[in-house]
Amino acid sequence: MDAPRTGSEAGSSARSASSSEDRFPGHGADVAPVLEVFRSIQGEGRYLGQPQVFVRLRGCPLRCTYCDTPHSWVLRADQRPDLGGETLGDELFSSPFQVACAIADVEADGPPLPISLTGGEPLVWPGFLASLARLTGDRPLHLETAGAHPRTLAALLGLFRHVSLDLKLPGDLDAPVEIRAGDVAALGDAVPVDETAPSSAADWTATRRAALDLLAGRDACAKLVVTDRTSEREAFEALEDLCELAPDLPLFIQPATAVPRSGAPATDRITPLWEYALELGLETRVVPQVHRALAIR
Ligand SMILES: Nc1nc2[nH]cc(C(=O)O)c2c(=O)[nH]1
Ligand code: SF4
Ligand SMILES: [Mg+2]
Repeated sequence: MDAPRTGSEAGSSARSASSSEDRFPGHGADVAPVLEVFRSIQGEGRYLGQPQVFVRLRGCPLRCTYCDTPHSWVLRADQRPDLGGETLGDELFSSPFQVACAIADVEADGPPLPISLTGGEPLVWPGFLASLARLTGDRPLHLETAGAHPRTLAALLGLFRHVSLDLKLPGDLDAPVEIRAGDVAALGDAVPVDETAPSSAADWTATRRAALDLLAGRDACAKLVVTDRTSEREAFEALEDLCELAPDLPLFIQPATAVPRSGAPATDRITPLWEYALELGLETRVVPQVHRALAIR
């Protein structure tokens, strides 16, 4: 279990929360389209195996070919959140207070658990994250992110005890589709992030490097999902960026779980990657999604 946050860390959370409010003012700025709140075992990355509460937000501008949650991508007015157990919200958007109550519900009478914020891409809803952090107090917040919004990540970084950053490779992504206020009737007053996702290989390199720069020296990890078609050249470039900018982050090479559009990699696609990571001196693990192996959420 994580140690409680220190006073100064808690203080920096409060500061980040208010600076986020300044950037995302107005009614509705802190609601988010929650897909589900559930309790499970962390199945990826540095906290693998730890019991956590997961808060999955809808909305993602990326289109990873290996995505295992494509139902999280787009918003529709008729969607409703699964807030744990029998509880369904009655609107697409939930408030931070509703989600804090759902977290307590799924924990039942057990101890408070670290909260993993995932998606979709949770950074699409910065106002919600800042407000939820105020309601969860000293509870460790973990962020699962694609790292496509480094300016937003920088603004909110103080909220998170741990950040799990995907090293996205342009060859595994289709063109992004932004979520914009006004584009989707269902958005109402909700305010999505005002930072666009990278759309070219060069943009991705710069964006990935910016995110790694922010996470160096922090409680964070880097995940590299590998499919049957992942480009070795792109993967090597990402590993070189990690080595140069945040060499202290543990690297999790994650053989992709097969989905309709993309297959699991053969061993000979994985081996050169961990060999190169070791050559670069990175702390390296190869771990598939453990929650998939256990057939749990
Ligand atoms: N058990 C479990 N662990 C996870 N770690 C990261 C997840 C994600 O979807 O981001 C995830 C998830 O969906 N389930
Ligand atoms: S960033 Fe995550 S949710 Fe978005 S498309 Fe990629 S894998 Fe799916
Ligand atoms: Mg998942």
